[in-house]
This record gives sequence, C-alpha cells and structure tokens, in this order.
Amino acid sequence: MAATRRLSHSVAVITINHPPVNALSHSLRRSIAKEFGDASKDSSIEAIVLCGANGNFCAGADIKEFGSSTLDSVSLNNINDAVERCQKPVVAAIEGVALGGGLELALSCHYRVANVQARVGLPEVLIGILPAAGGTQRLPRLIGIPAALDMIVRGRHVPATEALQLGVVDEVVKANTIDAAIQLARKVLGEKYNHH
Ligand SMILES: CCCCCCC/C=C/C(=O)SCCNC(=O)CCNC(=O)[C@H](O)C(C)(C)COP(=O)(O)OP(=O)(O)OC[C@H]1O[C@@H](n2cnc3c(N)ncnc32)[C@H](O)[C@@H]1OP(=O)(O)O
Repeated sequence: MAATRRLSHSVAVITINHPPVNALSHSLRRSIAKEFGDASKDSSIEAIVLCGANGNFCAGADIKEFGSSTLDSVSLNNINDAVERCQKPVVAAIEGVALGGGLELALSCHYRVANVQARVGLPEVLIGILPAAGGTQRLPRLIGIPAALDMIVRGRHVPATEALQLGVVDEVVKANTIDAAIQLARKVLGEKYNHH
C-alpha cells in the first residue's frame, strides 16, 4: 500500500493505492504525507491532483486498524491541513467512493472533480463516530449547515450529480476523471498567471 506520484507536465498526480478501497491505513497515510510534502516543495510542480487506484478515491479511515496505536502517529487531520494550506492548486479526482476520511481528504483539496458514477458521504455516524478529520467544519462551510447536517447525521451516500447540485463537487464528468482534474488544475494555473 502506497501513494505514488507521476508528473503530467507540471501537475503532480498522486495516486492513493491500498486495495480494495484505498482505506487510510497508517502506512498509507504516511506515504500520502511524504508524496504530498515532496510535491508541495518541488519547484517544478505547479499543481497537484489527488486520485485513487482500484476504481475508488478512498473509503475513509481503515476500520480494520481501529483500536490500534497507529491511528494518530500520522494523523489524517495533519494531512488535510497540509493539503488545504498548500500554495499550489490541489484537485481531487473522485472515482467510485469518497467516504468518511476519504471525503474529508477531498474536502481539504481546493477543487473536486467527480465521475458521474461516484458517491460521496460521511457515514461515520453509522459506526458510532464523528467525521473527526475536518468534515464537520469543511462541509458546512462549503454547502451550508442544513445540507451538511443532513449528510452528517444520515451518513448517506450522495450520488455525484446530487453532490454537484449541493456544491460538494465542482464538476462531474462521464469519463477520464483524472484528465479532467488535470485540466481543471491547468485552467486554475492559467487564471492565476493571467491575473499577474
Ligand atoms: C477513532 C477515530 C478515528 C478518526 C478518523 C478520522 C475520521 C474518519 C473516519 C472514517 O473514515 S470511518 C470510515 C468511514 N467509511 C466507511 O464507513 C466505509 C465503509 N465501507 C463501505 O461502505 C463499503 O465497504 C464500500 C466502500 C462502499 C464498498 O462496498 P462494496 O460492497 O463494494 O464492498 P465491501 O464488500 O463492502 O468491501 C470490500 C472490502 O473493503 C473493506 N473495506 C471497506 N471499507 C473499509 C474501510 N473503511 N476500512 C477498511 N476496510 C474497508 C471491506 O471490509 C471488504 O474487505 P474484505 O471483507 O474483502 O476483506
């Protein structure tokens, strides 16, 4: 399990890979933190796309590690804060599911592109915990308190088209989600340079 990084022109594409659903195990979190930190510091990289392997963005915290002491040593909160604070545009490319900590990671990105088949949600309530990696703050800021509360207290999976209407994602595409995310990142970069 690892996060891997490739370059598309000046956009780093970081792929989260922990089959089958890219659950955020301790070792995956450590790998994401390393790849993201390196990409943030690399002056040849102008923007970052985060995506998942195996047809999913990320199903959230690794439930199988709950109760183990590895939970906090590389916290998802620290990763999310670093993503949010990044000076380079960061775009999440969401395929399959972005659930729990997976959606919280995507919410920390500056933009989100989802495949039309994707689903997003904060199902923590269904297993008796809270979206404790920023979801209770970032989601209401993005879509308003009533809609965010509805998602948080029901824990339902929201289809991509509804997520677009709610404002959880910025764009929905039928195919080539990662390419669309790269394009959005390049568009944002173009706008940045046009303003200077
Ligand atoms: C204690 C404080 C911690 C703070 C953490 C910060 C806050 C974040 C919390 C969270 O993220 S909690 C987790 C939230 N996510 C979920 O609850 C998702 C649960 N999973 C599902 O809804 C479904 O599994 C799925 C992802 C929609 C996939 O469904 P599908 O029907 O396609 O496959 P399944 O047979 O259900 O699952 C396949 C396989 O994957 C394993 N798995 C699924 N989710 C997780 C997970 N979050 N962690 C670890 N493993 C997961 C599932 O157990 C199956 O494994 P096997 O049985 O095949 O070994």
